[in-house]
Amino acid sequence: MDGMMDKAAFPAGAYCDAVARIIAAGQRMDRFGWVPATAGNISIRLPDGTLAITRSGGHKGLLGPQGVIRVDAAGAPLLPADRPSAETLLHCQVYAHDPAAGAVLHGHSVASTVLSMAGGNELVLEGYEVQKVFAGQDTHAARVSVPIFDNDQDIARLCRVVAPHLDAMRAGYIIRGHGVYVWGADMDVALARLEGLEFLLACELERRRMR
Ligand SMILES: CSCCC(=O)C(=O)COP(=O)(O)O
Ligand SMILES: [Zn+2]
Repeated sequence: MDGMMDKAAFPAGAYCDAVARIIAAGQRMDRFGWVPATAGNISIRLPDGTLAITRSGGHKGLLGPQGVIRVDAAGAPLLPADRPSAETLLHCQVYAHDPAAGAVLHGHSVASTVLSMAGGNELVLEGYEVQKVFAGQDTHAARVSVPIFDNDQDIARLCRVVAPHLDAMRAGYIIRGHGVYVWGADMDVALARLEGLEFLLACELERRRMR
């Protein structure tokens, strides 16, 4: 890690702390089965505005320090030979849109994959106590809409589709047949939101099975 840290740019230990948090987040997501095979990606915004983000193609539950690299705010790797997540631009988009965002998580759960393939352009969550984990939700009676966007291998194009909806999002979004994007002020908040959203998606899936 030493060679990757620009010690002049931020407080001592900030990069190492971000790497440790990303590794721990990957392990936690893996325990829930949300990052099968090489799925998912994880990032943290560093004090100088660059990002620590997972390298493309690794198992996110088995990350070591070398599995995390730095990119600039536009997604370009600081070390040109590094290959960041194929979905880096979606992370950059969240940070550019929300100055308060400090961590972004992307996972491929069964529930998000299956529910988003059932049709429709949103999932509406209503009546669940756990929805209070999302910003601005004070009651289970509120209605939380989670937008669903069609999957696209052209991530820049996908960013343009997502962009107009970011302001209204309370709980992140789902890419159809693919997975969820969630963020928060720091990794703990982002993980709590991801866990809350995945719990609610699992409930929705279970309710549809019961019908
Ligand atoms: C086998 S998962 C396909 C790629 C993907 O959707 C993903 O989340 C992981 O891509 P990355 O480049 O971040 O490893
Ligand atoms: Zn993905």
